[in-house]
Amino acid sequence: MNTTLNGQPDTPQKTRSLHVTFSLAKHGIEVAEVLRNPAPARLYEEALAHEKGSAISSTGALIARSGEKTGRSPKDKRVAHHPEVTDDVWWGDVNIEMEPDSFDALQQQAVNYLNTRDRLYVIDAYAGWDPRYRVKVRVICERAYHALFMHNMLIRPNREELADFGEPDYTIYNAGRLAANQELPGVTSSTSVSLCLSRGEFVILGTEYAGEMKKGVFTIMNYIMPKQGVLSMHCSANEGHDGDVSVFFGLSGTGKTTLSADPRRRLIGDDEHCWTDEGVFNIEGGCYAKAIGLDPRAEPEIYNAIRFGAVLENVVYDPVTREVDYHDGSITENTRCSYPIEFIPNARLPCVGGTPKNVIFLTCDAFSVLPPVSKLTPAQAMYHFISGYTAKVAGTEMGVTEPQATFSACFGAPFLVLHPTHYAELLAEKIRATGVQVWLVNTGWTGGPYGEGRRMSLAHTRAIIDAIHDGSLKDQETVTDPTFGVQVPLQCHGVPDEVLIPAKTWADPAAYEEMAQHLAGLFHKNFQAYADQASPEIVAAAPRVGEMA
Ligand SMILES: Nc1ncnc2c1ncn2[C@@H]1O[C@H](COP(=O)(O)OP(=O)(O)OP(=O)(O)O)[C@@H](O)[C@H]1O
Ligand SMILES: O=C([O-])CC(=O)C(=O)O
Ligand SMILES: [Ca+2]
Ligand SMILES: [Mn+2]
Repeated sequence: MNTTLNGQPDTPQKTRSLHVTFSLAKHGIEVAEVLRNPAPARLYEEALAHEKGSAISSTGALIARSGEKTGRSPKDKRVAHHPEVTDDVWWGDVNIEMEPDSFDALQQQAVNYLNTRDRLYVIDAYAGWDPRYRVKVRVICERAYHALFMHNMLIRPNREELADFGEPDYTIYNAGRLAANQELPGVTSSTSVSLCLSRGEFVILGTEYAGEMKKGVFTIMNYIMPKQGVLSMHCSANEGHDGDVSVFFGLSGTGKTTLSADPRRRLIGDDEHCWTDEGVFNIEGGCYAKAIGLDPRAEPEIYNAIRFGAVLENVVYDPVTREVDYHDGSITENTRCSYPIEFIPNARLPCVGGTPKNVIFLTCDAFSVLPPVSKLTPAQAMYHFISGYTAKVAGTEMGVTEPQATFSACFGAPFLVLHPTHYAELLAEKIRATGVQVWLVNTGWTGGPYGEGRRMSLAHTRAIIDAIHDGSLKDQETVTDPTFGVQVPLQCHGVPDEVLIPAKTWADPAAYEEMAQHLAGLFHKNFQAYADQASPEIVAAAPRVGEMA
């Protein structure tokens, strides 16, 4: 076992001498008890004693409730507009500007509130497995559940690293139980997730959804990595026996976590990575899997990771047996589980890998139009990366209850800080330099749109991924999709031929045609915002509208 992964001292004695007294005076916080990097067992005890709705599941996971907010709140995210960041930030719907005075007031509100608590938790840990790019993150929070979540999601320092930690580069103030002061300019609801890039501070008010914290760290990486020529990516990554790396880009719910947990490959990470001159590294120390409908036969690695130390969020369980009903979405569709990456049996530790051999764009197409797998030219890859098409499925963002078409630049617009073209240019360079093959994989609907067809079988998608990895798909004969222009393999081991061609899965070919044109139109409309910055080759890689073959 890699010692850097095990930040917990071996004996209670050592725990006491290292962790009990810890000063947050530098943050303006003085409370009676500050527990720094407590052991998971201690955090269980704390959660059970102090947090309503906590329980231990039959498999040993800590069950927690996040309260009213059970998904991220992207509309309540703000970025402090300091002059030094003016030219860097992609201002608009994703990075909504906030006056620095408002940010300061929110931070003060959070600090004042944290000061009223009897006891706080601090997690000091790292983001980024490559030592050249590692950043120090401090989480200050009121809830033991949040502390255990970030213990799982960040990279755990060993004892020496913790002793030498010093001052953090970034600090998260989580006062999620307190409503944000809506009187402040720029605060438009009781929820506020705000970021000060210049000072490296992140303030959470009015939401206890834990995912905000991990995506806050990702947002920071999306700011600082491209400035160093490193591409930060909303993707999962894994590695084959001969060291071949695949990255799987995709918006929430498209299959990053599900498909990267693969018994034949070592898991590098499930959600956030960076691509450097040497290869890829995971930003995180853990995974955050969707738990809804989790089936031990279909996803055994994830199912078996739900044990002591894991945090199960917003699941429903039997009050007698403490068995979790993974099919019950009555609290939220976005039930989640976080666990340290080493809970996946074939995790790649440290979580780094070489230069990717395959890049896979995952999309969950609710229109049932995109082929289950296709090959993209470099120009098509750029077009699809900038477009970032998927259907948002219920759950991860508040207010989304049924699939809706969405375009999210770089398959992760909510987390971008710079204009999408910066990330796209970095990816284009990588594709040019490495000749990596880019694939588009539709994990969404087949046989008709949402409501008529059904979700692509996971077994078929896994067979497609296997065929990408064993090299067999690359050499298959292909046909050009008449609308999207992408190369569609005619055969794939483990997938019926007719499933590979979406038009053939529809009862009514004319209805398919119409839907394909509809989606192509949506692509065009969305791309207008980027057309003036894209090369003629990329513009020409757009789907065809009107003049059908
Ligand atoms: N064909 C399929 N391919 C992939 N996932 C599928 C498929 N069919 C159903 N699913 C389900 O879709 C969900 C995919 O979610 P997953 O956790 O992998 O999303 P993600 O891309 O990691 O999103 P996030 O960024 O929110 O973590 C899982 O619940 C999985 O069981
Ligand atoms: O952030 C979350 O809550 C989960 C996630 O990975 C995403 O939405 O991409
Ligand atoms: Ca995931
Ligand atoms: Mn994600």
